[in-house]
Amino acid sequence: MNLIALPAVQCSQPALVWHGVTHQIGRTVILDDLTLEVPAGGILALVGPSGCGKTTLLSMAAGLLVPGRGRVETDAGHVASMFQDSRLLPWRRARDNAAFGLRCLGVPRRTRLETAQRLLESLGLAPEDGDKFPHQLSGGMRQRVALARALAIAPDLLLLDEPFNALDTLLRRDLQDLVRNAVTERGMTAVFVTHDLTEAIRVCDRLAVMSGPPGRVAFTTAFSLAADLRDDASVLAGLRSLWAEPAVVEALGGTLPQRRRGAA
Ligand SMILES: Nc1ncnc2c1ncn2[C@@H]1O[C@H](COP(=O)(O)OP(=O)(O)OP(=O)(O)O)[C@@H](O)[C@H]1O
Repeated sequence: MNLIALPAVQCSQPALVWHGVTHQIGRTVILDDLTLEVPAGGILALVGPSGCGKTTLLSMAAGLLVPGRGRVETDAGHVASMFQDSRLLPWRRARDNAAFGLRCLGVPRRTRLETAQRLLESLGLAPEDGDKFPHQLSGGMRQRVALARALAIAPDLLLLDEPFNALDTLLRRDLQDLVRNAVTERGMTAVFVTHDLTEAIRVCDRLAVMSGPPGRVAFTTAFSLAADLRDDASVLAGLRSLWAEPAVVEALGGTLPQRRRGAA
């Protein structure tokens, strides 16, 4: 089965662009003249070796960091982020944590708590979980609260930095589905940083593989399968297609036979 369509990512109206971004910390070049467009709607996976600058790119997209050279453009109004650790406020109940962004936006207390509770339940928490403090929740439950907090502000752009790394496989798949459904139903744009190509294929519509450090875009592609067809066999076929790409092997340090590498 041909899971992967191979032309480079091109989009007429990108929701987010890193344009010619070069960034240096001290004397170390982190990103090197990197240009990448994220199309409006859907999820772009950002995969690359440790230290190639994925989190740095997300920080720039969130407006927390200005590139040394180049520019970051986005038409997103609300931007929300989710990280590997839930970053919940330990002294606030799950419902209050999920409502935190709405509070910052000045939404009245009753409305924001009702919205937060609804979201928590839609993400698989029981009604009474809203009353619990973070230390009373499992890792997976805390990530559901973090996802609810991100979704509550109805973001145009959702930035996810390895959000499910600490979870076991089954829980991870459940949360992957929740993210995918939320992005699709709400018509938002998301960038999903992961080390896991399987996760990228399962969750995302497009993929950018980075090389480095210093970070550059080595390969981009779009996935052609509808989400509900991403069964294990299709994902495996997608993985095979990706590992047949010399640029992917080069960037991610794959284990393909030498002759295939030499064929690049
Ligand atoms: N505040 C900082 N001070 C010094 N160096 C930094 C700082 N932030 C990031 N770096 C360096 O910038 C480089 C890119 O970091 P970044 O976290 O963006 O990479 P990454 O691709 O997200 O890595 P990982 O996959 O391991 O999370 C790394 O070499 C890191 O050590």
